[in-house]
Amino acid sequence: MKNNIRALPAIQLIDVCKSYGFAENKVDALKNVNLEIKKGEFLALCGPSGSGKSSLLNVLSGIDQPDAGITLFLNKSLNELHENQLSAVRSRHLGFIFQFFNLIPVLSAFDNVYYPLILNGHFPRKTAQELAWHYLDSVGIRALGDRKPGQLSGGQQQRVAIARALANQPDVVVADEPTGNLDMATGDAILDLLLRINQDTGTTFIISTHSTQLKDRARRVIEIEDGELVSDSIR
Ligand SMILES: Nc1ncnc2c1ncn2[C@@H]1O[C@H](COP(=O)(O)OP(=O)(O)OP(=O)(O)O)[C@@H](O)[C@H]1O
Repeated sequence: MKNNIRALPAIQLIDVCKSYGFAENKVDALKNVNLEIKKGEFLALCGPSGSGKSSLLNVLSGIDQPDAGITLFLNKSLNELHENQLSAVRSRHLGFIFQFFNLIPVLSAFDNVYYPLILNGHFPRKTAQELAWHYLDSVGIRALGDRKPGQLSGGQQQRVAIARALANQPDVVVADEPTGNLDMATGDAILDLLLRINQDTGTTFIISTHSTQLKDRARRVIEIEDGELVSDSIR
């Protein structure tokens, strides 16, 4: 990875606030959050349950709009965009990995990676096929490409989900508790894989987690408590 690429901001949040509910039911999930994430970073977002991790991931990836403040993604403001424009930004630039994998059960592992590429419309069929096999290969699961998710272990399903997130060649991968549903050894193997991909490709990773392994190995760790960023350490 080129060092000068790392210096460029992938995402900037300026005084971002996000609340849910009204009056006595109002919850301030993000309180004046300021954050800059550079290209190529591998960032763990940690904090207790209900501290605002998912709210932060949703805002920085354009799934949700903040109530106040500015969200810049690759130096462009997301604030003024309509849902279809946000959706276009997400499908072109972002990959998502979830705790419960979110694979389509009736499709094979290969089709779970291949069909989103076709639906996004960014690649012709032949290229999409090649990309799907390439990324299944790179996560070590090419030989299981014909199996449906129900015929795969949790770790294997997460590898398919990682291949799906990467196949679109996103600038940023956002992962919400990617090892949260895996045993420790499998979680470690998935973490090895994410770190290797980050190292090899320079893809930016932003990962919310309760996992101490992930926290120990991420190069940047941000702690959030009660909607506020309370620490930010880079090794
Ligand atoms: N759609 C919603 N409606 C109302 N309140 C919400 C909504 N989403 C989140 N909240 C509240 O906002 C606060 C932050 O929630 P968030 O899901 O961002 O936390 P989290 O750190 O991701 O939690 P967890 O680790 O349990 O997933 C919590 O008090 C939560 O109850």
